[in-house]
Amino acid sequence: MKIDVVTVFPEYLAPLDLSLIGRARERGMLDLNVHDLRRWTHDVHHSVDGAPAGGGAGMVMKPQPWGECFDELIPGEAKPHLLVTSPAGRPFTQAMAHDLAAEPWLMFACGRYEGIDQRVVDYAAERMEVTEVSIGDYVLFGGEVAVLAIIEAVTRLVPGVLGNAASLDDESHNAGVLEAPAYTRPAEWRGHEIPPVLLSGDHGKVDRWRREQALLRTARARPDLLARLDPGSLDKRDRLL
Ligand SMILES: N#Cc1c(-c2ccc3cc[nH]c3c2)n[nH]c1N
Repeated sequence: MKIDVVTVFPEYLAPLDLSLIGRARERGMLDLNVHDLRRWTHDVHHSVDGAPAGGGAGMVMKPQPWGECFDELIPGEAKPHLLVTSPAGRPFTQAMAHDLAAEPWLMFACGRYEGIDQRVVDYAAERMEVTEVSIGDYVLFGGEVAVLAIIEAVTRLVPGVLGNAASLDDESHNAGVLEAPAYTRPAEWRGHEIPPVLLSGDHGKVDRWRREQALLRTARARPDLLARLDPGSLDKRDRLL
């Protein structure tokens, strides 16, 4: 998978050099590059913003650097799926992460200030798939933190990036429910014990207990997810919970 990130704060993306994503880059599983948008400015101040048309507070990222950036990074027929992070974007979900993990080339545009001139999005949409995406209903200073979250959620689904693929099996939001609580030794810690069933060695009981706990946890924390569950995915015992 090829990923390009365009930002005025490349140092914000330094965590992409670390841990499993860093290892996947070193092993050639991810062709991930971070680009400083100021590379495509030509004034002495390397300015990337301008006053909002129509007035108002703050500044808007001007279109020229983005256009020249696209010209250089997308020179040929092959086009990336451009993801523009924005509070006004489509909610990012695990399902979207799976879809994006199957794509050959993603490009992320990190906005700052009051956002990117809308004509950048409209111009890009004439040439490639563009999705405006949000990681939640709150407002950040810019798009970089959202891009880090999305890249982590997507790349961990790319075959080979997450060492033990089994870790993907029962995680939250995969089967529409949250994952069961996790424990490790010691068996007792500060008066709190590991639930005995987890030490029973009875894998059938452990699986049933984890399923029950996942449903109870989902009912408590995310009843909206339960409402969306396909009734066919619930067995008789589940319905009794
Ligand atoms: N994604 C996302 C975002 C943002 C965001 C994204 C880009 C910019 C550019 C200026 N301010 C921004 C906030 N805030 N909250 C989210 N869920």
